[in-house]
Amino acid sequence: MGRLLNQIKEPNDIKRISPKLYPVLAEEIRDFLLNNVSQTGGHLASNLGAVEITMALHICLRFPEDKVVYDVGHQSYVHKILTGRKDEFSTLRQKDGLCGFPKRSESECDVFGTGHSSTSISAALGLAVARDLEQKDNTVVAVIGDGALSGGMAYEALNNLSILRKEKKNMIIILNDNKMSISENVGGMSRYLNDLRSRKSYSEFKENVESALNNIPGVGKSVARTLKKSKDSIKQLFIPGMLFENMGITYYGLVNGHDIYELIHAINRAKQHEGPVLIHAITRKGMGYKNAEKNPEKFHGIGPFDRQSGELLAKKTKKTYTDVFADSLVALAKNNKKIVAITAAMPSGTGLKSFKKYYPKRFFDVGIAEEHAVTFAAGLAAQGMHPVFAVYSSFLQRGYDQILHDVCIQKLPVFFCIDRSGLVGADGETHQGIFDISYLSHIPNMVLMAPKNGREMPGMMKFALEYNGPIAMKYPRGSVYEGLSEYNAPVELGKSEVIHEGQDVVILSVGSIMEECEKAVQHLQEKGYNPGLVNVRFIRPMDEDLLRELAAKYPLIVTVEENELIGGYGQMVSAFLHKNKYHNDLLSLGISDYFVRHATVAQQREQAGIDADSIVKSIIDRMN
Ligand SMILES: Cc1ncc(C[n+]2csc(CCOP(=O)(O)OP(=O)(O)O)c2C)c(N)n1
Ligand SMILES: CC(=O)[C@@H](O)[C@H](O)COP(=O)(O)O
Ligand SMILES: [Mg+2]
Repeated sequence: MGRLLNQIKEPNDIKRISPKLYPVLAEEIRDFLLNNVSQTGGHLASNLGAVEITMALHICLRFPEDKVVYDVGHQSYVHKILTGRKDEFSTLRQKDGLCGFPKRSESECDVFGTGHSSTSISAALGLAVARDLEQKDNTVVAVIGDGALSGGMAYEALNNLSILRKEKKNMIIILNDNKMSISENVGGMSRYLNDLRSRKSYSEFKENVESALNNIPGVGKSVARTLKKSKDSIKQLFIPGMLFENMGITYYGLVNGHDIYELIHAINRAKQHEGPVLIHAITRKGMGYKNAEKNPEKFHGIGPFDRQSGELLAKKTKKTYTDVFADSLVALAKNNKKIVAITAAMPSGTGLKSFKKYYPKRFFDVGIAEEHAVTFAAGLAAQGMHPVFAVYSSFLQRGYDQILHDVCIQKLPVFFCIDRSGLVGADGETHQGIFDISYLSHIPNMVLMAPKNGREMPGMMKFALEYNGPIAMKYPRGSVYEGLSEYNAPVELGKSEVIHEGQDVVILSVGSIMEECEKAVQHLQEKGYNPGLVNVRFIRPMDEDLLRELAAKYPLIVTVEENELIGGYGQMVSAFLHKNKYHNDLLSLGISDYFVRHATVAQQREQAGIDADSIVKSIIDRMN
């Protein structure tokens, strides 16, 4: 570890470093990040790009008294390093280790937990208003990226910031603009920022205009005076847009986001301002590590890699569920021109990059805007298109009302392809896809499917794209389960698939947790039991005919799902049995009313009791 970084053991220790050594410290921090993240994996490129911004905040502010909210929070590693957590970095994103996102329970310097995008300005405004109501005088800052600024909540918060302007109360937004979301940033705001970036800083520009006018003999001085006095001021005439200023937010730009001294100057100036200020800092994603600078998308979130070459240590050998989805969609779209694909800023993660390559006119990246994406899809569907919205399960939580109000009430044929459904591992609590059954299965008109393996997906997708109404397919992060590929009955609305007949107990397996259920069946057979196994396939509508048969045959029914038990499939089966006056014993396995912390998926399954061994144990306990 670097000599200077070694001196930073507690919050505010950075203030003891001599200013002339700040660039050296920045270098040491980058080296530390690279050493650690190359071993643990994590969100590297965004953190490398935010080193100077975070250092400047820690130099200008006091922690924990002052408050910084990091948007998404994937770029908060340097904040963690500077607030006494650097010695825990080898545990980053691992079970019981340091979280990859800010966390109130981890440090009093993490004032607000994040993970999902575009929340920082709202949260910071709340912190600022609370400060003012209590007549405190701490500084409040939101650090938001250009990608996160494409999300709807950010605009709602910018709109609401006018309350601070009225009261002449301070709040600072640092816009960390690197022209990148995970992929290249898109949309009108991104274009606006590009436009600002291509101009000189406002103050420099204003001074130039004023002095140029003053130098025009005769009329120049009076024009300059008139312009200065005019209500809308000189900037209205000469600076296009002025979006932030017109909303009552003072704009400080452009600031070189890798010049620590320039940043310190801007933050100290912003602290004195009466009202909200936005500092527009220009940064480079992956700064200081050539591999990441060249390919920021690859190094946005990366597994362990070789620092020298930038190559991943674990080579991908199997197809992922995402790959199968992407290939199938490309194939299905060839003969169906109505298919259009939508992503909310996740073209790589959802696999839609390949769709974009083949059908660029039918591909839409709407930015980090899940709510909009759903209603945009509804509009397309209302005009006869067949939109496919590929989205991570936890991010689709944002679009709940739009699914209900805009899609399902009107029974519009939107196909939701819900990736990262179930346990996701190292991203932890904010990113688990364990609520989708609960938030979709009670909405009238919604159809919800889950494939047991990769082989089943293309048939399900074909079915979905021929279905005339809202329909969703959920599938997990990671490699496909290749087992049971000989079972591939045609997909029929509301029909489950019986894998094995049995006698003592039947396991109803929802989606890819089949991998564990199939193993559990084998273990139970080895122990002399005779379990049945069913691939649920359709969570909604349920296969009620089959449920009646099962209830008549098996004394014990077991449901297994990678979903919160409350509102999950098990509860749906329970309600069915109760309503129809069946008295079978029912054992429902899933996540039991807690937020799942970062760990490996295998560890998370074990904790939830839905790995093969735990399933076997629970069943035997129950039968005894
Ligand atoms: C609601 C939501 N949708 C999508 C994401 C996935 N996501 C995480 S970071 C990111 C890009 C953020 O870009 P930016 O704010 O510019 O930060 P940078 O990584 O460039 O520093 C996206 C799309 C998310 N975290 N939350
Ligand atoms: C910070 C964030 O929200 C994303 O970067 C997310 O971590 C990506 O997850 P995957 O690695 O599953 O694509
Ligand atoms: Mg960015």
